[in-house]
Order: sequence, then structure tokens, then C-alpha cells
Amino acid sequence: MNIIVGSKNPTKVNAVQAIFEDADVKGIEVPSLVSAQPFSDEETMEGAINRAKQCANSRSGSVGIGLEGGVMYVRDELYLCNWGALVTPTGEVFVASGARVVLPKNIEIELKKGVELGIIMDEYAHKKGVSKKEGAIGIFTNGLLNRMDMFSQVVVLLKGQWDFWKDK
Ligand SMILES: O=P(O)(O)OP(=O)(O)OP(=O)(O)OC[C@H]1O[C@@H](n2cnc3c(O)ncnc32)[C@H](O)[C@@H]1O
Repeated sequence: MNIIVGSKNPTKVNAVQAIFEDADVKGIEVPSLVSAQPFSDEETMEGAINRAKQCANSRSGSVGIGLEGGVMYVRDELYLCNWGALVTPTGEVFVASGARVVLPKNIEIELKKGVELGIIMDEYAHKKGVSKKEGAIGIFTNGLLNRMDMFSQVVVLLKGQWDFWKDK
């Protein structure tokens, strides 16, 4: 099975390879067609679907997967949110969301100024490339859940739904 992932971010490509062990998984850069920093569940989900569709259309017979990170409000607190989409070779679309974690107020303030979370997280954690490594989820869970493992759960939800609805 050929799977094309709409990103070169290793946390995303490696998450897909970890769940689809026997598949030939390749990451390509495609536009999410939403803002660089999605600010709602809807926008983050849309970014994932847009990426997955472009991947599936890029090579016939391939599965397309899009994984997108964003932020969203619940009551008056801002949460990290993540969405994934899988488009099958016949054009069926499956969607799933990932684990959420609340973000501190000072990060919310920076995000509202228009700075992307990846840049803010590097400054906050005094590290380089947090979004390609443990991610915000890794920082705020003290390393107990990293970004790749969080995306792996999203990919499990996508694969599981595809398996369930096959032949129904
Ligand atoms: O190369 P792509 O696939 O675009 O990967 P990305 O991590 O840069 O992009 P996303 O669309 O997933 O996320 C949107 C922005 O939020 C940042 N972001 C999202 N989740 C994050 C996390 O867990 N830790 C750090 N930054 C995160 C990310 O770096 C982007 O600036």
C-alpha cells in the first residue's frame, strides 16, 4: 500500500509509518489551504482534510493522510488541538481528532499577536524545533506523551474507522 502524508514533519510521517508498518509511506509538502495557525477545531480539521485530499490526488491508487495542529477555545481557555484525515484510493474520507492539552495564558497572548505556536514553543522551552520533536503536548505533559505518539493515536483512529467501514 502506498501512503502519501501531507507533510515532511517527522512526527507526522513517523506516526503514519508506525501504524501502517508494512506500507510504503512518503511525506510531501502540500498547502493546508487554511491559516498557518488554525484557531478552531473546524479550521484545523479542514486543514487536515485539504492535505489528505491533495495527497490522494497526487498519485492514483494511493492513500492520502493529512495531520494538522491547531488551537481552539473551550470556555475561556485555549487548548492545543490536532486533527487527522485519511482519503482512500476510492475517495472515501475518514476524520479523527487527537489529544488536547490546555495552553498557558502567556502562550495564548503570543498566539493572538499572530505568532505561530512552533516559534512560541521554542522560546518557551528554550529548545529548537519543538514542533518536529516532542511538540507542545510533550512539553506540557512533562514528556509523557510526545507529538509523534499523539499523532499515532489519531492515525489509529483513522485506520480503525477505515477497517470498520470496509465491506459494509
Ligand atoms: O510541516 P507541517 O506539516 O506544516 O507541520 P507544522 O508542525 O509546521 O504545522 P501544523 O499545521 O501541524 O501546525 C500549525 C502551527 O502550529 C505549530 N504547532 C502545532 N502543534 C504544535 C506542537 O504540538 N508543538 C509545537 N508547535 C506546534 C506548528 O509548528 C505550526 O506553526
